[in-house]
Amino acid sequence: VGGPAMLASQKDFNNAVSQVKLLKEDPGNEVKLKLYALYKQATEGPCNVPKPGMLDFINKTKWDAWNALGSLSKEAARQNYVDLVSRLSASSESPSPEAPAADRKQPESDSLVVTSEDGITTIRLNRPAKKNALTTQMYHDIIAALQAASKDESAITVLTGSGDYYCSGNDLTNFTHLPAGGLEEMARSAAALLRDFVNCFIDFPKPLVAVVNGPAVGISVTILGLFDVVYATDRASFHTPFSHLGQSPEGCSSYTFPKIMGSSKAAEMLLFGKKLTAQEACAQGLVTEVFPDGTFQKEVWARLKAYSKLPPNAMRISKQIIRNREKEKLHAVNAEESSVLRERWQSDECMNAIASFLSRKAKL
Ligand SMILES: CCCCCC/C=C/C(=O)SCCNC(=O)CCNC(=O)[C@H](O)C(C)(C)COP(=O)(O)OP(=O)(O)OC[C@H]1O[C@@H](n2cnc3c(N)ncnc32)[C@H](O)[C@@H]1OP(=O)(O)O
Repeated sequence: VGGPAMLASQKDFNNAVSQVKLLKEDPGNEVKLKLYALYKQATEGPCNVPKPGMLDFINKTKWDAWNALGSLSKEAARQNYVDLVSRLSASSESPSPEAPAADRKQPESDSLVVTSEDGITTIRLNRPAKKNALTTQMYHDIIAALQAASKDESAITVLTGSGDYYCSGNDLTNFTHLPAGGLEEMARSAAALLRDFVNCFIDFPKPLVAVVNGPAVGISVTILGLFDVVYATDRASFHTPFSHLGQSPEGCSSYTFPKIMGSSKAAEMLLFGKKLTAQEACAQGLVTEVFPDGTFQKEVWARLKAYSKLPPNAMRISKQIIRNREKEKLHAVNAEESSVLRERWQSDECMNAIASFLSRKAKL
């Protein structure tokens, strides 16, 4: 429908170049590399310089990124650059419909940003350089944020991420800080924290919405079964690589996933670590709706703003009716999953997988 799409003008491009310098959050090396490559392609066209030597790591990485754009036209590169900068600005700016202004006490660490505006409390994972991996402090801060949100004035609560990832799951370095009691004590306290964390999602009384702004891994995927609505960009993917990590499912996914998508689809994800695209996750019922990445933030926040004007008590009561009869079961599942993981974390399979990631041999 309609004529050819309008590509970004030179002026839009120049504005985007200036805007990059004003970003409040470091978008991380991967995104910076992408910006570099698109900039070169937009200004000089396809890569036309000799490949740097093997030992010139930085220039070789930059060259590879530029060269990977192949014969992409200057105009298309300019458009992609403008789109990328606009996404980065949308997730780092405030106030805007995408990022409600802060008017409440912030958590201890700036890895989590909690804001409340227009009837929506937004809990934003904010470690883009580490793909929003969850540190122990962040689990505590999310618990506190959910407890506060359950009592605040807002009608809806949202969990989302900063930068190009939604969340890369548990920060694997959490397992390297061994307490005085050693591995056993570490596993005991991690299992207790996991249980408290997941309980907060099971008990959360208001509509809880995940705005999945990019790929999601591990526990950030499993707890989606405890959300009321999940909106995802078409750039998102959903990955639960527990067997690869010598671990087992959490977030009540051993119960919610088979219920949502059927036992064999759930097994493919939870046993074999099959990664789903956003469209596949939507077809399986894990995701409510998928949006094109270019309009994701605008569309989703406009919709949530409209929903937040609905009578809050009616929404709470409807959620209670939908969820209450499941709560006891979910608490039991959470307790069992946490206790199984306590053992798993002390296994050689798990230790070896984490050591491999930390020594850079393994990536998902
Ligand atoms: C209280 C405890 C409760 C525990 C509950 C149980 C939870 C289980 C899970 O969540 S299991 C899932 C764990 N997550 C992972 O295994 C993901 C590991 N990460 C990766 O495989 C990759 O980083 C990636 C695929 C997510 C992204 O790859 P890529 O795009 O190539 O980026 P980088 O790898 O360069 O990542 C950038 C930067 O971030 C660091 N990082 C990413 N994810 C994690 C992570 N989960 N833990 C720790 N660090 C992570 C990565 O090391 C890079 O850091 P650097 O720039 O090198 O310092």
